[in-house]
Amino acid sequence: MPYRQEPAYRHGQAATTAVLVVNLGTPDAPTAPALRRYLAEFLSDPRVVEIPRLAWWPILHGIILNTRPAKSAAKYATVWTPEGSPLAVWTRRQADGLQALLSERGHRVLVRPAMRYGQPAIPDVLDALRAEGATRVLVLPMYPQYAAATTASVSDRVGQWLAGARRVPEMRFVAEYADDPGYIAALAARVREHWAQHGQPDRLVLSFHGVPHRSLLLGDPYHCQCHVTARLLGQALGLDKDRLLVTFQSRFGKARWLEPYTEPTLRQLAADGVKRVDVMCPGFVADCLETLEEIGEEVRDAFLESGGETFHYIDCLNARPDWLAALADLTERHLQGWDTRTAPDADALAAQRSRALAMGAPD
Ligand SMILES: C=CC1=C(C)c2cc3[nH]c(cc4nc(cc5[nH]c(cc1n2)c(C)c5CCC(=O)O)C(CCC(=O)O)=C4C)c(C)c3C=C
Ligand SMILES: [Fe+2]
Ligand SMILES: [Fe+2]
Repeated sequence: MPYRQEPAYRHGQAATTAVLVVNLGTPDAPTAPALRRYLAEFLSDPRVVEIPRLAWWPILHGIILNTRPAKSAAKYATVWTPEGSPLAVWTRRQADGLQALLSERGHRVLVRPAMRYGQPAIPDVLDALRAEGATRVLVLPMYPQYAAATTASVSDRVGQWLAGARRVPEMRFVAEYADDPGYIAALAARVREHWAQHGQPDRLVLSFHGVPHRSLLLGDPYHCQCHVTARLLGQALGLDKDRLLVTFQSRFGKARWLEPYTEPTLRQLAADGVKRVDVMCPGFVADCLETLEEIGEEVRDAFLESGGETFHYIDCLNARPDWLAALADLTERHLQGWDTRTAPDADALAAQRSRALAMGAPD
């Protein structure tokens, strides 16, 4: 098997550290062909749909990829911005913001956004980082709660790239940060700001993306980590347990997913006479189709249709300064032991190089 060409090796080259900020990915355009390409890549990932390929292939290629792209494209069209898909826009801003903060704090690191599906693809970004001299990579998935469908899938893609590398960088991977104090504090500040402006609701609903229920039985910590985040956020807000609900959204297919499901829960709350709900999605750190359209439009309509009076969607953390600071703190903790502060000293490098040459090392 051919391994990739590496940049020319230079003696005395200082280690260069990169941080890869990875999110799920999103289509290139809100059109059926773009959705078809995106969904084909996404839903072919065995981490996302864990059923035997022989059974899944006819369903995916015979049904889903013929029906879903047009419907999903119409939904994406309702949230698309002049700069592109919200998920892509926020992920770029988060990476740029993290780069700026780490530089301010004196770190020489290259921070780059990447997507698990679509563009900028993980292998392309890693290739570009190698070309810029990166020899150490910290992978930072934008998923505070670990799920095999998301976090492990990022690890798989990075692993495939590593398997083709001639010079493998030193690697670190952030697997989870559901209870990170900075993350919880930023979520709590987000809610408090909303309440300072709009008053408090009867219920605060924390809606997380669902996964098949089976994954909980198979030892995936996702369900528990969503509840950890919710409990810590509830404590930070000083909220009574009966005013805080955890639900799971975006069910895909007919199998049982994590419960309670968001939309039926909101319909039930309205039927029970709850007048105002605020919904927040702490598992998504960037607004995207699933928050803006599914919660902000579909679930809102369901609550109001069922007799609810007031529905507020509370935005994701996106590029809030306190969230970027929390990300910078988290990154700094994971970079410990990698010297990112010392600028490579040109004289020291030259001296090291001539010593190596004098000892007979090849140039
Ligand atoms: C936050 C974590 C996420 C988990 C866990 C997750 C699991 C998961 N998702 C699907 C199927 C779809 N998800 C879709 C969109 C989507 N999912 C996440 C995040 C998680 N998914 C995000 C951030 C987004 C939005 C992307 C965007 O472009 O804005 C979609 C595509 C949209 C659509 O056609 O409805 C699908 C499909 C499965 C099957 C799954 C777990 C097994
Ligand atoms: Fe999803
Ligand atoms: Fe959805």
